[in-house]
Amino acid sequence: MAAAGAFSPLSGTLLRRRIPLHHHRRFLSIAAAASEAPAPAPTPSQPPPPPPRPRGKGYFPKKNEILELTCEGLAFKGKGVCKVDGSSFVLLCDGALPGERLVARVRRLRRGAFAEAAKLKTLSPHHDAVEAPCPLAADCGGCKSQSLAYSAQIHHKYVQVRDLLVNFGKFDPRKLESSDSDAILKPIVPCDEIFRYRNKMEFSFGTKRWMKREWKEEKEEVSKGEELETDGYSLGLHAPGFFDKVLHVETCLLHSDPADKVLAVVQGSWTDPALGLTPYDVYKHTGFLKHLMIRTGRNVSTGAPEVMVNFVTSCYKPELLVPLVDRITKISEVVSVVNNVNTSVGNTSVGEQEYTLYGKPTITEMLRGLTFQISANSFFQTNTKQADVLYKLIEDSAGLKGDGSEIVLDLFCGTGTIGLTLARSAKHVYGYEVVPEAIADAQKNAQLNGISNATFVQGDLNKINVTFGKEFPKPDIIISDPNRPGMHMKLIKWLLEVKAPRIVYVSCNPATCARDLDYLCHGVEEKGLSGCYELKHVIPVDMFPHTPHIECVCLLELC
Ligand SMILES: C[S@@+](CC[C@H](N)C(=O)[O-])C[C@H]1O[C@@H](n2cnc3c(N)ncnc32)[C@H](O)[C@@H]1O
Repeated sequence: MAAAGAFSPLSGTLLRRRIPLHHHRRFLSIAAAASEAPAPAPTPSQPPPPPPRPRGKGYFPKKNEILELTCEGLAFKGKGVCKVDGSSFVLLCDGALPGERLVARVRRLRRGAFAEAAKLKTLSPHHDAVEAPCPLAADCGGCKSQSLAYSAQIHHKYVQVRDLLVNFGKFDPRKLESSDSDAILKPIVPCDEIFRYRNKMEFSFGTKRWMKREWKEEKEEVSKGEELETDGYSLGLHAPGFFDKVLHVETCLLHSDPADKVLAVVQGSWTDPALGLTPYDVYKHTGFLKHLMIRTGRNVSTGAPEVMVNFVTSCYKPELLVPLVDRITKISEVVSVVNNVNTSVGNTSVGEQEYTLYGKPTITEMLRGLTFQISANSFFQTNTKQADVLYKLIEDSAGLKGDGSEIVLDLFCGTGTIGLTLARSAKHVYGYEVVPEAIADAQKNAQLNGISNATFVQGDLNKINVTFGKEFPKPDIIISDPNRPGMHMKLIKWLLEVKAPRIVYVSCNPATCARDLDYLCHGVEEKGLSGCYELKHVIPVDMFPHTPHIECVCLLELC
């Protein structure tokens, strides 16, 4: 049926795989809603538009067709939602920004429901377009919207959340956006620092340098959108969608200044033939250097930045790393150099063995007044400063009485950061998480901060059974912070049965967030489940400027 291939421009393809077929009907309505959005008015500087080719309602593009498009919005993964004049057919285009007129080639047709297109050139930019400070912004995949003014970036993120809550979550738009202070959807919380906000970057070593044909030829004409590899080793970021193509990166505006110094020193040294260092070849499985991970934390006594450098290599030959270690440890902020040895053919940076080559094996960071120890492979929120803002919003939403009488359940607790910040005002916190190493870190973090009223349990929340909930008292407040696929139906069912007075749902995917809020508030007809929560507020938070990611803090109260 057509709905199976229906496209939600706002959610992208992730949900299509994860959501049962009956949900796709709802996506159709989102696509329809997006297609009704008026085309932005042309700016005075735009050239006169070419005469429109007649494209009726039933218009479908052909593969490889070159089209002129207008971008009307952003889909969840930052792809531009584009249309041909006179048609409501959606073409998703990487790198297209709202309001932009562009030329694109149709790359793939998705069951006639939508198409994917490759941007070839801009005809006229959006009036919110700015010059991207990073010359690689359009190509490295990390900062898809760097060339959109920050105010416009957060506006489009807000619009995405609103549209998903209305069209997919079935919430009344008047209640969401009422002018009163009780409007459910609150203004998006922007990031104060839109560059240098990441505390962790992972670069890869490559046997060749990847570049776009258009860079090589330096032609004005429309490029074919093809990529080229040129001779010369590379150290940088993977070209979007490619495990084997590395875009050489000399400097990155997202990580800290000291981290950038480390990158520069490594870039300036590692290809020196005298060092005998080779990048790992992902096809031949030869070579030594796989990844360079740089993490920045803070000395909890002085507040000064401290940097950990992690070399991921295919075997243990520490003598080969000595010259690099000598050079990077001249940077005063570097307090830890470790070596993860990963002998597998896969692309992961987690080693089977980890060795400390210099300084200490962990660095520290502070969040909401607590200290956290971070090792090379432990999870920690990537934007520390904005995580502090996010956690404050979670604490405020949880609204603990502060008299130490309440039970908090922290679902998808990771290394326990949210639960530990709440433990100070709770009777007891119970955290659940699937990754055993994260549970071990959560326990360590509790100890480090002298918190004894927190219990962390390893378990898969997609596989809960009737025994779940028997090992802890009925929670007064549930925090649920799942990763992008959102909550499993088993967990939704359990939440609707246990009926905790308050749920704070923290989401990194507004599409699955809208779906799960709909289930909790309006029920799941197909499963015979009735909703029993009222949505009190949704606060979108921008944690990652220039990227498509959006975080939301949602408060639900039992009806
Ligand atoms: C978005 S992170 C939240 C981490 C933590 N709340 C924090 O703020 O740092 C989601 C967490 O859910 C965990 N997770 C993913 N699937 C899970 C599952 N099926 N059962 C339990 N935990 C899961 C992940 O390992 C990850 O730590």
